[in-house]
Amino acid sequence: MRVKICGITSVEDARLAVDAGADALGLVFYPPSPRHVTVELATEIASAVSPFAVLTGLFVNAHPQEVEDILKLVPLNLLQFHGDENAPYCRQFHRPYMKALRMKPDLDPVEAMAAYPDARGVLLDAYRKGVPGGTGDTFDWQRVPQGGDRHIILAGGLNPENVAEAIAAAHPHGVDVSGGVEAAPGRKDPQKVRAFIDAARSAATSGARSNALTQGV
Ligand SMILES: O=C(O)c1ccccc1NCC(=O)[C@H](O)[C@H](O)COP(=O)(O)O
Repeated sequence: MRVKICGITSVEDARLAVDAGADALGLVFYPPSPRHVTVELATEIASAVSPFAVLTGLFVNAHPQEVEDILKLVPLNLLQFHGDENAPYCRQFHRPYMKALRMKPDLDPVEAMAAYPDARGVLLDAYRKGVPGGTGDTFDWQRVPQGGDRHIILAGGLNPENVAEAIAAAHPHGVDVSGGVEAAPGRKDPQKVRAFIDAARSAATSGARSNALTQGV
């Protein structure tokens, strides 16, 4: 089970998340967010963390030049587009990308994911009108498509208490969390970060074990 801790705003929180076992960190380049980071801070965070941590830059309907400018200065491994960006927009940067899809009640996730065939992953997040992300809301995990070959990352209102249930219901490739591991907006709580990662990994291991028992392995 892969874990991404999103909304990192300090070197301290970045190190905490990686030391606790996070695979990826999210840096929010969206000024209205309380978790927004400047290029200077993002560069500092990038220099401080393990080269094996996937540094993800998150954008919401940004002007392409803004993304290009940030890419020149911050060594991002992955781009995450969290607005209404279409596939030609997402691929123009020639970098691996994830597309966030907000699970509006009438959205067909299979159809929506098909519009981004070259996305490395698709992040399914809760929908709240007018708020592009970091809502702290959950959605119905039964809506997560099963059995396909896409890397689905589950997000939206996850926390140390509900992540095991979410994984058991949705069987995602990975989970993403922001508000559920914070002490205050933009500041991570060390205990919650560790508890979240431990709970996600245990849930995945016990899910795999019970599958093996069911199949008589
Ligand atoms: O975190 C933000 O402030 C944010 C603002 C605008 C767009 C996206 C944002 N976060 C994106 C994430 O990847 C979050 O982890 C995801 O939306 C889940 O957030 P939460 O429900 O708080 O765990």
